[in-house]
Amino acid sequence: MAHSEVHNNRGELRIYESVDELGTDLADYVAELSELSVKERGVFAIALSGGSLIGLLGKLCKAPYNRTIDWAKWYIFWADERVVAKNHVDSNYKLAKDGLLSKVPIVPSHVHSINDSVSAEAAADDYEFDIRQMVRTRLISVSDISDCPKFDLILLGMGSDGHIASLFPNHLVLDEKDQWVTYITDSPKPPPERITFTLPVINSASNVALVVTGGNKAEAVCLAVDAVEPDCQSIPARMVQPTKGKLVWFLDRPAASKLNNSQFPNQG
Ligand SMILES: O=C(O)[C@H](O)[C@@H](O)[C@H](O)[C@H](O)COP(=O)(O)O
Repeated sequence: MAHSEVHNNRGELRIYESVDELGTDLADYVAELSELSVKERGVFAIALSGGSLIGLLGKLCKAPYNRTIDWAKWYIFWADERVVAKNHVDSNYKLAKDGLLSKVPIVPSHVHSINDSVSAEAAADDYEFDIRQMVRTRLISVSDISDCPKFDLILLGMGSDGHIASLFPNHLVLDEKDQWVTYITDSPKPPPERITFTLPVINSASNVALVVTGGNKAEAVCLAVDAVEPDCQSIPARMVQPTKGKLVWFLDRPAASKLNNSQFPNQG
C-alpha cells in the first residue's frame, strides 16, 4: 500500500496517494476493528457521521468485506444527525442507508437513528436516553474513567473550518461536559438544526478515525495536527483527543499537503 504513516501526539497519520487507496485501507481498518470487538465483546458499536465519509466507506459493501464482516453483530449510531425527516435528502441516516446499510445484512433493529418527529432538543434527549439503555446492557461499553459510553469506533469527517460531527468552531457546545448528546439550531453549515455527540463522548471511544480528503481541508488539517499553540476552540478537530483510545487520521495527499513534510519520511 503506497502510503506514509507516522505516529505523533495527535494520533496516527495515514496519508494516501489516492482516495481509492484510502478507501481500501479504511475498509480494512473498520473490518479489523469489527473483528476484534466481536471477538472481545460479542458486538461492534460504531458511530457514523455524514458528508463524504459514507462514500469513502463504499468498499465495505463489496467483496470480501460484504461476506467476511459479521454484520449481524453491528450496532449503528450517528455521531451527528441533521434534524430532518429520515427520507429527507439532508438526512445522515438516509445517506448511510442508501450508501451502506441497505447493501449489507445489518439487523434493522440494530440501527439507532434519531427521532425525526420532535424538536432538536427533544431528539438529542431521546438519543441520549437510547444510548443510556445500550450502555446499561453493555451493547455499548462504558468508559472506566467516566460514565461515558465507549464506542468501539467513531468515524468522523472534518469540514474545511475544522468542524467535526456538528461541533463547529467557537460554538458553546464545545464546552458541554455533562450531556452525551446535545443539539444546535444555528449550524453554519445547513441544515441549521442538528444533534451531536459531545466531546467527552467522542474522546471516550476506543477508536476514533478522522477521514479527510481534498485540498480545501489542508489548512484545517495543518492547524488540527501541527499547530504549536493552537486556538482549539477555533479548530474543533484539534479537540479530538481520545483519553485512552486510539486516534487515526486518514488523509489523501491534498488534505495533508500543508503538514510539515519532514514528519513523513517513509513511503510504505
Ligand atoms: O452532518 C454533517 O454535516 C457531517 O457529519 C459533518 O461533520 C461532515 O462530516 C463534515 O462536514 C465533512 O463533510 P465532507 O466530508 O462532506 O466535507
